[in-house]
Amino acid sequence: MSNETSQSSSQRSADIVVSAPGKVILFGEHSVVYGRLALAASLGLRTRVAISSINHPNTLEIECPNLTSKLTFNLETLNKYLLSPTLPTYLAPAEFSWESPDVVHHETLLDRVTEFLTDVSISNTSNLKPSEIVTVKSMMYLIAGILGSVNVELKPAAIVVSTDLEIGAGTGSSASFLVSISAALVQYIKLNKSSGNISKTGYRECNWNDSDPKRFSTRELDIICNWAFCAEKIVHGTPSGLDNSICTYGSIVEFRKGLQPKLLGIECPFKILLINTKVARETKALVAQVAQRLERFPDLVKNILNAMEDVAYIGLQNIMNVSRSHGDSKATRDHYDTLATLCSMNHHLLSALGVSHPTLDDIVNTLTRHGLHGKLTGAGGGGYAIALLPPLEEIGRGLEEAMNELASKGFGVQMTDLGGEGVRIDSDS
Ligand SMILES: Nc1ncnc2c1ncn2[C@@H]1O[C@H](COP(=O)(O)OP(=O)(O)OP(=O)(O)O)[C@@H](O)[C@H]1O
Ligand SMILES: C[C@@](O)(CCO)CC(=O)[O-]
Repeated sequence: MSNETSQSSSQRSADIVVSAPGKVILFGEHSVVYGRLALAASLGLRTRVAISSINHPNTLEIECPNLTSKLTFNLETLNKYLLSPTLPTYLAPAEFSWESPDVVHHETLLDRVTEFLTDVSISNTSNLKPSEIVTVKSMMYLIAGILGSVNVELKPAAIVVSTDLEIGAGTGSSASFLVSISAALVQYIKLNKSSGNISKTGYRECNWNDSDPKRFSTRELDIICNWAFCAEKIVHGTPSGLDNSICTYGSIVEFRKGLQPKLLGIECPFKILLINTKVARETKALVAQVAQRLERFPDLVKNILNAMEDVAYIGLQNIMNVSRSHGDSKATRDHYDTLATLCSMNHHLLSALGVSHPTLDDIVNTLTRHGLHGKLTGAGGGGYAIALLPPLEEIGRGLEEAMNELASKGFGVQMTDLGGEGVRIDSDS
């Protein structure tokens, strides 16, 4: 499988390096899946994907932080089973180009990838844990989907993923990973074919004029975001599209399922505490659990979802008002108080949906005892909680005491800023 003569990833200089941020959801996790408003922000913690050409003929190597060992695939076989066959699409291939991933027949492409991994590359993947299989499947899905209809040959390469994020803890590790993989593949196409029609014969013409090798255009960001959304279905089941949007575009985003995400273009004046319960959980299972609760108590759960919409809406107004108050400290403090109260309310509504956890409730109660407010973030069930911190000049002893108490209980505690750059090209080739 892996070869002894090849360089290790740390020795090699990469041809392509891209990175995408993680995210925190301020208001609206779960309710966003049912069309309610959500507000999320990017984090300074990022996932990086490097693609390097390697001397080992006919080989694709994959390294990811959650894979116990490097995986090696035969490129000829990958070409035969995943890249050469016509992509399954709802429209005729002549009407499809890689710019419209929503036209791809998701389940059929996923079946093709699963078959490739289980029947063809069995020696590679037979011992993988379920979460590792999800990683490899979603990555192969993106390779097949993005490279399948374009006239760019995948040459022997190593794809190496690294991340600052805790995987599977509510800070968007999966979206950050999938956005980075999509972006690395888009950059691969750009560097190998910078202008003209990039579609293979038989697909809709797709012209690319003088693409900038140093940055992603809006058109490219949309392609990255849409492909990452398709692959998120493999990880999340029924994603709302919030996570892949925030990890692509960065900043603070107002989001409603089915609509274009709205970048608020403001800086959040408040820092947050990220508090890690260190309890493992899986977004897909938690989303399915909420769906069951909705089915069992439809009217009751709809009322909770509507209350969450109100929380997110008032939260949005207050965040916007802080940025309009131009440093007026009294106004900023008032908006902070409202946002902090909304955080607690959102946590208790999420708890009523059944997605909290004793450790998350313990964190929220500890924060409250020290005059702070917090909530779970992401899918819940463990993972991270956040606390919105008061304006810096008003942070008192309560914060230090809360941080000490949370740390003494074994939770991970970290202060961070919100907002910031979305997916970007980090290499200068
Ligand atoms: N850096 C990474 N490398 C490889 N696979 C990853 C990486 N990050 C996430 N994954 C895949 O995503 C899965 C975790 O997704 P999940 O949605 O449960 O967590 P999350 O994205 O951190 O949480 P949330 O969706 O609540 O923000 C992992 O089990 C793994 O399969
Ligand atoms: C729980 C959820 O709302 C957020 C997960 O980060 C799921 C989603 O929006 O797809």
